[in-house]
Formats: sequence, C-alpha cells, structure tokens
Amino acid sequence: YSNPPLPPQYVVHERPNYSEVPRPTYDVPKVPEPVYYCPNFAGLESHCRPSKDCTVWHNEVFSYPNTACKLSDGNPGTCCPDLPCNYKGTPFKEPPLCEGKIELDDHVECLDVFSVNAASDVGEFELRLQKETAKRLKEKGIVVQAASPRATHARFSNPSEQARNVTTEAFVSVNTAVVLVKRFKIKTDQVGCALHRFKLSETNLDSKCNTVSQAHCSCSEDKLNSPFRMIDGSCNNERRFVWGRSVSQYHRILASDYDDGVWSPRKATNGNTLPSARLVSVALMHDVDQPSESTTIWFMQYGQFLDHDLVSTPEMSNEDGTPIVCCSEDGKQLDEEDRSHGKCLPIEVPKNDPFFSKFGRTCIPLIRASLACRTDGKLGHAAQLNDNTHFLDLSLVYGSDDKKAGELRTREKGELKVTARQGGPEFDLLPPLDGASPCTLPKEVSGIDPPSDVKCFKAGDGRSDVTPIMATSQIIFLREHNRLARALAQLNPSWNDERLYQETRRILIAQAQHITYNEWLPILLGRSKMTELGLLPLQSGFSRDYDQHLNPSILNEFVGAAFRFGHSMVQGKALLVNEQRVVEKSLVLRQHFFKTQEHYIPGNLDKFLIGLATQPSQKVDPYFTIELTEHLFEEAGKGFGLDLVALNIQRGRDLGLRSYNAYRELCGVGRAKDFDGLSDLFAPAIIQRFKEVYNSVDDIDLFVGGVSEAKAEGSYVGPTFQCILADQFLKLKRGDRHFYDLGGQTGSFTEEQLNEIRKTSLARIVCDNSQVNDIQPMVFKMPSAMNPIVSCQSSSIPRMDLRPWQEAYKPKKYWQPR
Ligand code: HEM
Ligand SMILES: [Ca+2]
Repeated sequence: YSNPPLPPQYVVHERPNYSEVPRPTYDVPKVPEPVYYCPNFAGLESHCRPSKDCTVWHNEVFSYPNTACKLSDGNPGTCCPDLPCNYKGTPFKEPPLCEGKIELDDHVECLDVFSVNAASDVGEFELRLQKETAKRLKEKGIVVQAASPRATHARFSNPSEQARNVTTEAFVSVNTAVVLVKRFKIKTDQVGCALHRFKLSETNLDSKCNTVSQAHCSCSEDKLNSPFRMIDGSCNNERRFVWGRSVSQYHRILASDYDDGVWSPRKATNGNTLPSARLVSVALMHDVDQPSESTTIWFMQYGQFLDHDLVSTPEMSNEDGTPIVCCSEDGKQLDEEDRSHGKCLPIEVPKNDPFFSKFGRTCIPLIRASLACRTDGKLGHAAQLNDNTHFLDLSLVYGSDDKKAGELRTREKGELKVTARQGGPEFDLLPPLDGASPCTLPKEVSGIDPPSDVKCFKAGDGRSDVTPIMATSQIIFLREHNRLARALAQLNPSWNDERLYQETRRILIAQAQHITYNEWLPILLGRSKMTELGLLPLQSGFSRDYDQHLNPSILNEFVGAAFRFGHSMVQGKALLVNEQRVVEKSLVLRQHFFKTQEHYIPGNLDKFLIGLATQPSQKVDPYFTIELTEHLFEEAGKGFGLDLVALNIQRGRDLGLRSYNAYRELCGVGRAKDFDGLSDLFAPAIIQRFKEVYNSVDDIDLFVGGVSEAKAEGSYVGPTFQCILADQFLKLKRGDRHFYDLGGQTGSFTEEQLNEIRKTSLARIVCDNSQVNDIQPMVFKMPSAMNPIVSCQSSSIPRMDLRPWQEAYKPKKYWQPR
C-alpha cells in the first residue's frame, strides 16, 4: 500500500501567509498555536487536511497534542495520516431455506401440490374472513381515532398502494403455509425444506405475487446501460433485476425464528410466551441522561435520515387502506373475535405499569409488518417488505416509485418542487402535502392561533416531518438538489429538464454516500472495523469493489433491531440555537411530532442547523428519553403516547428475529451459556435485570441485548450491533453497481468529477443551503481545537467545483422514462 500523492490543497507550505480566520464571537475552544509540520501518529506520517477527512482518526487526533494545523491558505485544518489500508471483509451469507439434506418425516413427504392447492383455498378464505372482520369493526364503530397515537403511528408506517397490493397477495401464501404446517404437523425445523419444494407458479397460487418475482421483472438494455439509477432501485444488478427494488422483501443473516416456522412470533425457550415487550422496556430501559462528550446530535439525525432512505416497513392495513385497530379506544385488549384477522400483535401492558396504569391502559397497539412476496417465488416462511429502495440512493428525497418521483418534480430545469419563502431559494421549504392532518401547533403550545399557511411536508418518504430536525435534514438536501441543478444549468445551457434532474440526482446521491462512508460510519463503527471489512472510501482513484453476486438488500436484523440503535441517541428536546451558540428555544419532542410550524418562522431553519451542531447526542445505552418511551406520538393534552422501545422489541418478534445470543455467536462474540456468561459485555446491574424479566439467556431480544452491550473499541455501539451494521453497510457498498466511487461502470464518474465529490462534507451542504455563517467542519463532532468553528467561506470546509460536469460527460445512451 503506497500513499497516493496529496492533492495540492492538502499540502502544508513552509510558512503560509496567515490571513486571520474570521473568529466567531462566542466561546469556542481556543485554537492552540497551529503547527506547520504534522506530528507522526504511531509511526504514521500525517498531513494537514480539511478536518472532515480526519473523522476516522478522530479519537486519536483529539487526544494528541499539536494536531490543529493550517491549510496552505492559512485556514484551520487537522493533522492526520492517510486513510488506512482497506482489507476485503467477507459479508454474511443468507441462510439456506432448507439447510442440508434434512430427512423429512414420512407424513411430510406426502405433502404434494394437491395439498398445497387445497390449503390455498383456506388461505383465500382467511383473506375473505379478514375483510369481513374489518367490515364488522367499522360497523361497530371500532375505528382508529383521529389524532390518537395510534393514528399517528399509522401515518408513520403507512403502506404505499403497491405495498398494499403485494401484501394482500403474500398474505394468502403465508396463510397457505400456516395451514399446511398445521395439517401436516410439520416440525419447525422442517418447514423450510418441506415448503420450499413448491414454486408458487406450479400451484393455484400462481397468480399471486407474480408482479414481484424475479421472473416478472424485466430490464431493457436502455435501463441496464443507463448511467442513472432507476427510481425504484430495479435493474441495479444486471441479472437479479429485483435486488434492492422498492416493495421487495428484506433478507436475513440468520434463519427466522417463528413458533410455527412460518409467521407466529417466537416463544421463550421453555415454550411459554415471552415476557411482554412493555414489561421488558420498563424493567430495563430507563431515562438516564448520558450525553456523548464528543458527538453532536447531527450524528443521530443523519442516522434517521439514512434510516428513512434505506427502509420503510409499512404496517398492514385494511383493504381500503384505512388503519387497523388493535386495542380498544380506552386502551384495552379487543375481543378475540375482533382480532381474528391475524394482523394484530398488541403489546400487553402489565396492570401495575408505573406509567400507563395511571391512564388505565393495558394494551399498546402494534400492527404486523406488511408481508412481501418472496423473490424466490417459492412457498416458505413469512418475509417482510421494504417500501423504499434498499440502496443508499436518497429515495427519501426522490421517492421510491416513478409516480411519487414525478409528483415531486417541477419538470423544469431539473428542479424539485418546494414551498417558496421570502428571500430566495435558500429559504425554500419542502412542498406541501395535500389533504394531510394539520401540522400546526395547538394554541396552548405556540401561543397563537394556528396559521393558515402552515402545511405538512411532502418528500420522497412519508416520514419527512416526523420531528422538526428530521424535516431540517430533508430541507437542506432538497435545497442542495435545486442549487446543484441551477449550477449545472448554467454550465450546460443545452441540457433539458430530464438530463439536469438525473445528473443532479446522481451527484447528490454520490455526496450522501461519501458523507456516510467518510464522515458518519467511522464514528459509528470505528476505524478497525471499517478497515477490517473494507468500508473506508478511497482518497483517490476508482474502486473495483462491486460484487454482482452480493445481494444488497436490507436485512431483517438491521431494520428490526440493529439500526434502531439510534433511538437511544435521541434527545428529548430539539434546540434552536443562534449564531452566538446561545440556545434561544427548546422544543419538547412530544409536542412536535409531525408539526412543521416552527419551520415557517424566518431564521428557524438556521437555528435548527446550529442546534444540530451544538447539542450532543445521547450515548447508545439501555436508556431512552421518556419522550419516546411514554409520549411517542402523544395527542395534545392526553398525557400519554406509545412506547417506542416496546414497539422495537415487539417488532423484532414480528419480524422473526432470533434472540440476542444467536447473533452473539454469529458475530464471533461467543454464545453466553447462562446469564452470568454475559458479564464480558454487561454491567452486573443489567444482568440482574435480565434475570428478573427473562427466563433464559436465550430469550433476550436482539434490540435489548444490542443496546446494552459495552462499546466495541472505537465504536459508538457494542460488538454485536457493530457486526450487523458493518455487514449491512458492506452489502450496500459492494452490492451497488452505482456506488459513487466505482470505476468501469456505465454510471461511473470521471476521475475529475470523483475528486470533486470527495470534497463533500455535511458542513458544506449546511453552509451552502442556509444562512448559517460559521460552523465546525466536522458537524458530527463537537467543536474542538482540531474541529474549530470556522467561517462557511473558509477552505477548511472544502467546496466542490462543478466544472468537470461541463459537457465533459456525454453518455452514450441513457434511459429516459416516457
Ligand atoms: C426522534 C427521533 C425518532 C423517532 C420519533 C423515531 C420513531 C420511530 C418509529 C415510530 C418507528 C416505527 C416503530 C415500529 O412500528 O416498528 C421507528 C422505526 C425505526 N427507527 Fe426510528 N425514530 C427516531 C429516530 C431514529 C434514529 C436516529 C434512527 C437510526 C439511527 C432510527 C432508526 C429506525 C429504524 C431503522 C426503524 C425501522 C424502520 C422501518 O422498519 O421502517 N430512528 N422509529
Ligand atoms: Ca433507498
């Protein structure tokens, strides 16, 4: 491994002409006398570079003396070595549906296609039954109450029309499988082998699910040769067209754990039901304030931003799209008969619950995740559906299907629709969502009557305005798209709307991928994990990393547990902070779910942005703010909401995740034989609490175990989550034919373009799309001597030059939607 030559702006000149860096007036850590020659780190030569290129070394650089330096023009930079050598890690394989040559019991051998067809009638019957139940409930007036926490959760997890249709199909085949398992008394470990012998196309279920199976997804040459991604993520893999497409299934790294081998939630190892998810949440998860010393809330927020790009697990709904009721209005269990459609998985609240008992509530509603049609086209256990594209492709900005993408475009000059505000494009907000419930604040909270111009926001993903800072992150990426489109239009006056839109989209996605792998992931996973798997971006040249055999799809383990680590980092309050870094206002989360009103106040977006770079994230630990565990989606004035930790635990069971111990084993941490075997990674007090709620160490839910682990070296999370997260981000990099630094693909950038993309940082996107004047170059890290607040004009926050896009790139052929 040899060091590539340093780009000129990184080279420190002997005695630079020190022009005074504009200093902010507020109290920031004093910048020590900068050095001109960078010290060595453990024998590694280091150079002065823009700080954002030192994220992977942050922990060392932070505690090392003399690491604040000056770039060639005198602006602050950071001394750090080159990115370390990347190894080529091995991703986990998907577990086989039928492991080895399991001998099927004789009576299971008799299961033939006629039995499948007979069972499919029952599957169809279940569907009719469920429609009947929905009708009866409606007639009885048992419907979801507007503005209730349940209604807001339904809005958050709302399926697309396509997802609804697919789920209806998949529901029949899953029920068929359930019936067969019962009729033939198939043992759980034989379910895979027994069922996967049947292709749906060879049974009466033929018409089911055929829209999504590999066989029915076609990709024309134009699409395959396009330098631009399809909006729905299809045709990325040249042979497996559906891999990563929206409305396709999640995959797994361990076989599912369902009690019946198909869809019913796992039981405790002793055969009893598992402890209630709310009981586990109360016993283990408290609200203790443990802010990070060095990481800002931007780190949490960018995590949620990625979450909304990579995944959307819609809940099941009634046929007409209305939400399903799973607990009565007063928070009690529904009668058996009213839950007979099988789509409910409500959480039982113990009678003596310290919080919900005050409101007499014994039931927290949860609706089962939408079912996917299996991409292998076979009969088997339940698979769940991702409504977004699985790739890191900014589907939350652009949409995951052509219809939505079309609605978001102006069809002029490649731009996206906005809500224009006074002052110009740097004040634009997200466009309005028609017909949605009001996103205004009640008068008791804001002190004023709800203004008539305040609208809910619309974006590529339906959760864009779930919190004010989520909306903030969406807004700056929206503005960046339009800013880039305007700049490209100036450089290339001949480009039409489509070309401008696609080229801009390609650049913005590349920027997001670069920020993720260069600035964000190093903090999450730590340097050694990044290098071990080969996740670090290159400093120059092209990557040859693409593996056409690797399925990039999101894993159940990732969406159902590991990537929810972010919930532990959430702060109960969002801060509006001014340029002097003085907190002007603090918003209590429970009052601001799906409220956009604050964004209509001039100047607030900048204050949210500075707040994001000022407030610390919470650490990842078994502690969660009560805004999420008691007041999630609270209805104004009611005093209670939902418990997100309980929802996470229950969702893990819904998605068929194995218990925590199985993933410890997979990840090489080693299976714990008993509770005390956890002492390598858990505090004694936590083990004690595990013992109180779980019957066996093999019962612990993955989410619960994951957030309670001691941190892996250099990582923001423990080793088991680190391992699952790293595996997913490896698949997203190596399994994406359009990954930004790949060479030799139709969609590859030129080297000059790529080097410009590499200058991207989140700080630059903040600076270029707001009125913020000063910010630290590494926005995921607190300001410090090696990350001082600098002017947005400063070269400490490098700028991309778009000139390499000036007619330089002439695609031979590219796909254009009609
Ligand atoms: C205030 C901030 C947040 C709120 C209010 C919130 C709320 C929620 C809710 C209500 C769900 C659905 C639960 C279910 O029905 O299963 C969810 C899922 C999820 N959250 Fe969060 N979340 C927040 C922040 C984050 C962050 C910071 C991350 C990651 C870094 C994250 C990652 C996830 C993931 C991966 C899922 C699963 C998504 C899906 O299946 O579609 N969340 N969140
Ligand atoms: Ca996506």
